Amino acid sequence: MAIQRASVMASAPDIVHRENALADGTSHWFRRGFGQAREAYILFPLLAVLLLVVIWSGTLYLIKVEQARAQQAIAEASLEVGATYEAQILRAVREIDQTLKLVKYTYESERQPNPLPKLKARALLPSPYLFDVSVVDASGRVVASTQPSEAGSRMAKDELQTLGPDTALSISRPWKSPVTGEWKLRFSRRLDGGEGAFAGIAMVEVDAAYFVSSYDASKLGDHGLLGLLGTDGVFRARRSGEEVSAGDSIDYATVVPDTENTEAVRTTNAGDGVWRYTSARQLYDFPLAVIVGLSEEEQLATVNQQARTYLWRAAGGSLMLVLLAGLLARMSWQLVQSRLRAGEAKIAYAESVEYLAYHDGLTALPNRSLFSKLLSQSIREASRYDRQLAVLFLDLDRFKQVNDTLGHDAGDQLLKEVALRLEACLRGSDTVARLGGDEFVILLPELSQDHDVATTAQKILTAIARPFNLQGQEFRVTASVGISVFPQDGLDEQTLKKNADIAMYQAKQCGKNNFQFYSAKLNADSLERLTLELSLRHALERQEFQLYYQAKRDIPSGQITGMEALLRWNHPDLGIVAPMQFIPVAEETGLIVPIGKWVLKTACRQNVAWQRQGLPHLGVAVNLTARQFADENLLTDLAEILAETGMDARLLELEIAENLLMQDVKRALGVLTGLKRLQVRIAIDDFGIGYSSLSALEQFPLDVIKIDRSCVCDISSVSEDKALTEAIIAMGRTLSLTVVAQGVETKEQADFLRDNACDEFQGFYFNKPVPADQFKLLLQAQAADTGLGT
Ligand SMILES: Nc1nc2c(ncn2[C@@H]2O[C@H](COP(=O)(O)O[C@H]3[C@@H](O)[C@H](n4cnc5c(=O)[nH]c(N)nc54)O[C@@H]3COP(=O)(O)O)[C@@H](O)[C@H]2O)c(=O)[nH]1
Repeated sequence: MAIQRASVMASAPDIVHRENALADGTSHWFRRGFGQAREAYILFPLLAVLLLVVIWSGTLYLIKVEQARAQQAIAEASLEVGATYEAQILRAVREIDQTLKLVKYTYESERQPNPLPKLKARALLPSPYLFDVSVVDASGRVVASTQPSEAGSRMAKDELQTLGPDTALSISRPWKSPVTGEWKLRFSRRLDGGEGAFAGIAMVEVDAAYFVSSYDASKLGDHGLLGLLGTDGVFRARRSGEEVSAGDSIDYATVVPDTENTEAVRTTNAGDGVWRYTSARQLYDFPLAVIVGLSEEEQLATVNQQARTYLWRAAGGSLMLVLLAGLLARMSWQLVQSRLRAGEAKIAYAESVEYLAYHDGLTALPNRSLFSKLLSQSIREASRYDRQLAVLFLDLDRFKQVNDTLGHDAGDQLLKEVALRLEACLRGSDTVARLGGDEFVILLPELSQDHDVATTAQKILTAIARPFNLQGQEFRVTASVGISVFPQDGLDEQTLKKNADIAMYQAKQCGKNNFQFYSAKLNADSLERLTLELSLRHALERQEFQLYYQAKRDIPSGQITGMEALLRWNHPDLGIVAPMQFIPVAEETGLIVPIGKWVLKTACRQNVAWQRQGLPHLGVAVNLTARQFADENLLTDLAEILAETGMDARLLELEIAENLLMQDVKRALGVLTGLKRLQVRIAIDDFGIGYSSLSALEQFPLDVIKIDRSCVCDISSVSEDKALTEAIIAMGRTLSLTVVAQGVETKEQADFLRDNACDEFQGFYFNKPVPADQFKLLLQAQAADTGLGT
C-alpha cells in the first residue's frame, strides 16, 4: 500500500517560509532549553549550585571580615600594650637616672667619696632588692655600694674608659652575672673631681628581667613579646612567655620608626618563626626603645576557631543541600522517566488501538474502514489527475465447505494463505483488504488499460486455484471476482463497492471461478434482487433488523395469552421492508439461518426481560422456515440460546408450516421429538391450506394448530371455509391441541370463532404487530386492568 504525495517545488515563498522556519527552530531550541531547565531534575541541581555559591561566598566573606576586624583589634592592642610598657620603662629609667644624679650631686658637692650612707639615711636610694647603687673611683675600684659584696671589687679599666668621658646617662650592653647567671644592665653617670677631672662613676646595676617583668600573659599570651631595645640595636631585655633573654641585636632602624605615629606591623622573628603584630616606640629622653609583639596565631585563635566553625557549618549545609538536591533531582528524574514511559505506553496503546481499528486481526490486512479511506483518497486523486482505478470484490467459492469439514482453524489458515497469495499477485501501490468472512476487496489505484485489471484478476484466480495444504491435507478452493472501474461504474466509494459486489454475484451466477466486470445492462429485476440480497447480507451486522410483536388472545376472556414475534427489516434506503419480500431471499441464500438465530435470541431475551420487569409470563411464538427446520444445528443452537438467555423453554413456541412436516415425515418427527425434549412448544402454522389429515398430524408431538388466515377471512360468507374452520377446531379439540385462528379482522369473524369454541385468536381486529416498547404498554395495561402481575 503506498500513499502518494504531491511533489513540492521550491519557490520564493518557500524560501521565506524556510527562513521563518529556521528562526522558529532557533527560538524553539531556546524555548526547549528553558523548558528543560524548568524540569525539576535540572532545576534542583542548578538551585543547589546557586545556593552553594551563596553559602560559600557568604561564609568566606564573613570569615574574612571577622579576621580583618580581629587583626585590626590585635594591632590596636599591640599599640595599647606598647604605650603602657613605654610608660613603665620611662618611669623605671627615670628613677634610676634620678638616683644616679643624686649620688653624683652629693659626691661632687660634698666631696664625699661615699655619699651612699647619707642618701640611704634620707631614704633617697631605691630598693636594694631591685637596684644595686655603687660608686667607682677613677681607678675602677668600687668604693661604695648598696650591695656589700660589691664594695672593694674592681671594674675593668677598659670598661670604665668607655663610660668615662661621657656626661650623659650611659646604659651598658647586657651581660650575664657570673654569680647568678642572670642578665644584668648597668646605668651610670660620670663623677667629676675638682676642676672637672674624671673622678669615677656612679652606677646602678639592675636585673635585665626587671624591665620585662610587666609581661602580662593574659594579654600577651605565651608567644607575645616585650622588649627593651637600645638605639644600638642590642636588646637590653627581651621576654616571650617565660623566656627572658638579652644581648641579641637587630636592625634598629627597620624596627623602630623615627616618627611619633607608630603602628603595629605584622612581622616574623627569624629566631622563633612566630608571626606577630609588633609595635615599637623610641623613648623620648633615653637611647632606648620599647617593643611589643602580639602573636598572630594566639590572638586570632578565637576568630580562627569561629572561622572553622563557619566552614564546618557551611560544609555540613552544603553536603545536606547536595544530598537533598540529588534526592529531589533523582525523584524528579524518575518521575519524568515514568511520565515518559507512561506516555510511550499510551502512544503504543493508541498505535495498537489504531492498528486494530484499521486492520483485520486474522490476516493483518487492512480492514473495511481503512479500505474505505484509501479508496476515497484514491478516487479523489484519480479524479484530479483524470485516471482510472478498479475495485475487485473477491469471494471464495468453497470456503463454507472448508469450515464445515476441516473446522474453523483450517478455515482461518486458508484465509491467511489466501491473503498472502493475493498480496503476492499485486503491486506495492495496490491494496488488498479483508471485509470479513471469505470476502476480500482489492484496490488497483492506477490503471492504464482495462485489460490490466483482467490480467490481475486472472492472476488472482490462478493463484487461489492452486492447492492449499490445510492440516496436512491438500484442499482446493476457487474464487469469484467482481470488478468495478472508476469512473464508468461509479464515482464514489459506495457505488464502486456495490457494483463490484454485484459483478461478483454475477461471477457466482456464471459458474464461479471466474471474474466479471460490472455491467449496467443487468435487467432491473435482477438488479433489485441482487441489491436486496447484497443489503441483506450486511443487514445483521449493521443491526437493521427489529422484532415486532402481535398479541394472541384467549377467546372467552379476551385476555392476551401470548404473542408472535415477527421480523422487520429497517433498510437504510428502502425503509421498513416486509418479511414477505426478504424472507424468500434469505431462505434462498441461506441467510435465514443466522437471521433466524438472531430472531430466536432476541425474542427470548425480550421475553425474559419483560418477566424480570414484573410483566406476566406469557409465551412467545417464533416462525421457522424450511431451511431453518432443515438446519442440522437447529437443536444445538436452540439449546444454546435458551441457556444463554435464561428463557423458560415452555414459554417458547416454534411455528412450523404444515407442508414442512409432510415433506420428510421421518426427519420431521426426529426434529420435533428433539424440540419436545427441550420442552419447546410446537405449533402447526397456516393450517388449512395443506391437505393433512388428522391421522397424519396425530403422529407428531404438537401443541398448537394455527388456522390459516385465508380460511378465517371468509368464514362468515363462504360456507366451505366455515365448515373447514369448524372441522379444524373440532380436530384440534380431539387431539387436545390449542386452536388459534389467524388473521381475525372483523367482529363477525371473532363472534363466529367464539361461538365455535376456538381457543385463541390473533388478528388486526384486536392488535396489529407493534414494536417491543408498544407491546410492553399493552401488557402493562392488561396487568393494570386485571390487577395481575406475574
Ligand atoms: N422464519 C421467519 N418467518 C417470519 C418471521 N417473521 C415473519 N415471518 C414470516 O413472514 C410472513 C409475513 O409476516 P408478516 O408480514 O409479519 O405478517 C404477519 C402478520 O402481520 C400477519 N397478520 C396477522 N394478523 C393479520 C390480519 O388480521 N390480517 C392480515 N392481513 N394479516 C395479519 O400475518 C403474519 C403472521 O402470520 P403467521 O406467521 O402465519 O402467524 C409470516 O407469515 C411469517 O411466515 C420470522 O421472524 N422468521
